[in-house]
Amino acid sequence: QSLSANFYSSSCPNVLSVIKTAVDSAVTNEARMGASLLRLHFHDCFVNGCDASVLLDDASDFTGEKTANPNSGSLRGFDVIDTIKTKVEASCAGVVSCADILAVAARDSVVKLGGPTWTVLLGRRDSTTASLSAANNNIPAPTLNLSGLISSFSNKGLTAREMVALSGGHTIGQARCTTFRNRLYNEANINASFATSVKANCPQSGGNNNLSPLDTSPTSFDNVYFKNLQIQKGLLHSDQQLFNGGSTNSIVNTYSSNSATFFTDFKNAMVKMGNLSPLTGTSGQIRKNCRKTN
Ligand code: HEM
Repeated sequence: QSLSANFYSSSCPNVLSVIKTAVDSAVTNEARMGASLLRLHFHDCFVNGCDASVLLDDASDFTGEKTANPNSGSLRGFDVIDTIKTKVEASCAGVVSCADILAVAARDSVVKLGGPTWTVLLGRRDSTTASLSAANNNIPAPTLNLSGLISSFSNKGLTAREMVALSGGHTIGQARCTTFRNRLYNEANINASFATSVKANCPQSGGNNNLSPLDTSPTSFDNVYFKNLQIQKGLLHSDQQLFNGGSTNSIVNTYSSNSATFFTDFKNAMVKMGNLSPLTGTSGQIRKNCRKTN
């Protein structure tokens, strides 16, 4: 089966408004939560498809993905998803998957922070397992060079242009010092005054969890991320790789000068990412609690 926009229109007609109300409230309370929810959906979809595997705690028969290198001490928003799931179960018990809740929450987060909207296709079901090793192997690391970033996304059927558009997700949110320290102290393709100011909160030793914004407007979903790349103000090594004289420079230039093109490409790529290997029909299950299998 394939996903469809109206999947819950008779079984849970209010699900979209329940999710939107909860996301709006969480993001109003803390803007960064919108970024965290978007990232959760990405880290779900890149690991054996969009099946809510990222939400599972460790269980007796598997180790969950929350302790994988890209996720540990880093992923946030699980409590917001729990709150939404509880509300959805109250009106439509056993109907709406955690994977669909994540996909809708990611879209609503982007909209709340000023980004584009799109129709989320629905009907994903939830996995009965998770894979720590797949999380470690499939989620791209910030140490990757451009060729590694392109391969990581092409392994998921996504083009280089879609990789650049989706990297525009870094127009919102924060990163920890440990993920960009090497760039600050050892790379040459970084704006000098930017490096100096970020170093103040990311010393050569210590401060691993100190945060810096991924672009200069981290609570607005806009194209400033790409403008920052053009002046060597990418925070992560992987960010600056997109504008370092290689094949994707022209795409960064396009998104920097035309935010409508970025928004269109971003939403189309989000739909495509959201279609990665969903469980449908009678595969998987509808979890009652997103943290554990039924
Ligand atoms: C292109 C390859 C990517 C790499 C190497 C990468 C890497 C990272 C890293 C290292 C962080 C900081 C994590 C931390 O310090 O705890 C981060 C944060 C983030 N990433 Fe990515 N990412 C990539 C693609 C994406 C995509 C495709 C999206 C969504 C469409 C995304 C959305 C985010 C968001 C929103 C944050 C901030 C989260 C928050 O503030 O809680 N990233 N990413």
